[in-house]
Formats: sequence, structure tokens, C-alpha cells
Amino acid sequence: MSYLRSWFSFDTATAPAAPNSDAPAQTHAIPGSFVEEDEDDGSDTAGEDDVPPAFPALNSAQRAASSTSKPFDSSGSNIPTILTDSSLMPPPPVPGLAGRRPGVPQTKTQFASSSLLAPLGTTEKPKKPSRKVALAPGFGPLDWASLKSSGEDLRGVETLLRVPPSVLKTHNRKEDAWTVINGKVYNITPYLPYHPGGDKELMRVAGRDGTKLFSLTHAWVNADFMLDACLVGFLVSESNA
Ligand code: HEM
Repeated sequence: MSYLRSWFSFDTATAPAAPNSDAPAQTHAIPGSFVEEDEDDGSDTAGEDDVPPAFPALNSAQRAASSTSKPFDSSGSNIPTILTDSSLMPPPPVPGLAGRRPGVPQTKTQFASSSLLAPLGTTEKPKKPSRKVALAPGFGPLDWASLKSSGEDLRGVETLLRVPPSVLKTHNRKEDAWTVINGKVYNITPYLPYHPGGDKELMRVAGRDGTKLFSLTHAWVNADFMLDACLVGFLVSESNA
């Protein structure tokens, strides 16, 4: 416990220099604090030989700062100022929510600066209602992915074809529907029940070039990947067929 004494000493200059002198050692005990004598059996007559170096160091700026003004805080508690002095670290800035006025609507910036409110993205009404349809059970995106990789023939043709517009337009029925996306001809019949926008929407492009409608509706959809297993061939001009 002797090292505690060196920690809490009021004035480092008056710290007991010769603890084993005849005069009773001045302990600088803090009122009400528990100062324990050495628990040794007394054989350790050198007594304070094992006093560890004072912390903070006797010549440290930290100790100088705390001991030159007032060693303990003004409330009279026995906690050294160094542990309680918050003036060295000012409190963080007031959060946005604290600046709220009753009855005054908040601006978007105020909302955004408050971390206690839900993010705007989850509270704002979506711009457009979704036009997705409820797909029948077993016709979700994962079901389409597993059908594609099942090895089942989804093209309906032996080899890749050169398809002129005159041929394309004959494939315009649900059970035999072809469309063109970016110059590639796809058999969309197997995809009809899996299309999140519904089969009716998809049938609008059956028998014709659907590139424009497709990209107007959902340019982010990767048709190349979605329909790779349904590739029939490539759109060519009549003269090149
Ligand atoms: C031919 C290839 C097509 C493929 C592979 C395809 C694929 C898809 C996919 C994956 C979605 C879901 C999009 C998402 O979750 O964000 C979707 C939604 C949709 N598709 Fe298609 N689509 C095709 C063609 C079309 C066409 C030609 C139309 C319209 C004429 C259309 C109309 C829609 C609509 C309205 C939705 C719902 C969009 C929404 O979320 O509101 N699709 N389609």
C-alpha cells in the first residue's frame, strides 16, 4: 500500500524522505481513506526500500499541472483533480435533436444530422409503386435459376439461328414466344411464369424487338444472364437471313 501513499501525497516535496527515522512516519493519510501498513511480518525492516517510483513522475507536467493549482477538487472530495477536471476535454457538440423546437417542423438537414431518428430512406414514400406481380409458388427467382441449370432444353432449337424479322414475328404466342433483346433472340415461353412483372407484360414483346421496352422498364436487369439458357440465335436483316 505504500505506493498508494506516494500517489496521493499532497506535496511531493514533503514526501517522507526517511521513512525509517525515529519520528513517526508521516503518512499524509487522506481522511476517511484506508491506509494499510505493510502486511509483512515485520522482517522487512528496511521498510520503504521497495517504494515504487511515484506516478505520475515527480517532475512530470501532469503532476505539475494538478498540484500547482489545487490538489483536490473544490467539492472537498478526496479525488485528485487530475481525475475529475473535465475542463481539459470539453463535452461533445450538442446533437441535432436537442435543437428541436416544439411546433416548428424540422428541415431535412436537421433530420439527417440526428442519429436518433430512422434514416430517411426508410421513412419516405417510394416514388413509384412496384408493378411486380405475385408469382405462383415454385416460380421465384431461385426456381428459375435452378431450372436454367437443370440442363432442360429451354431453347427449343437444335442450333443457334439467324433470325430475320419475318421469322421473329411468327413466334408471338404464349406457347411459342420469341423476343429480341440487344440483337439476341430468346425463347421467352419458359420464362413467362417466372417474370416478376407478370406474363402479360412480357408478352407485349413477343414476336418483336423488345430492347426498347425492356430497357425503359428495367435497364438494370441483366437479360443476358437471365435468359442465357433460352438463347435461340441472332436477329439479322431479311437480306442476310
Ligand atoms: C425479356 C426479358 C425480361 C426479363 C429477363 C425481365 C426480368 C425482370 C426482372 C428480373 C424483374 C424484377 C426486377 C427487380 O426486382 O428489380 C422484372 C420486373 C418487371 N418487368 Fe421484366 N423482364 C423482361 C422483360 C420485360 C418487358 C418486355 C416488360 C414490359 C413490357 C417487363 C416488365 C416488367 C415489370 C413491369 C416489372 C416490375 C417492375 C417493378 O418492380 O415495378 N419486363 N423483369
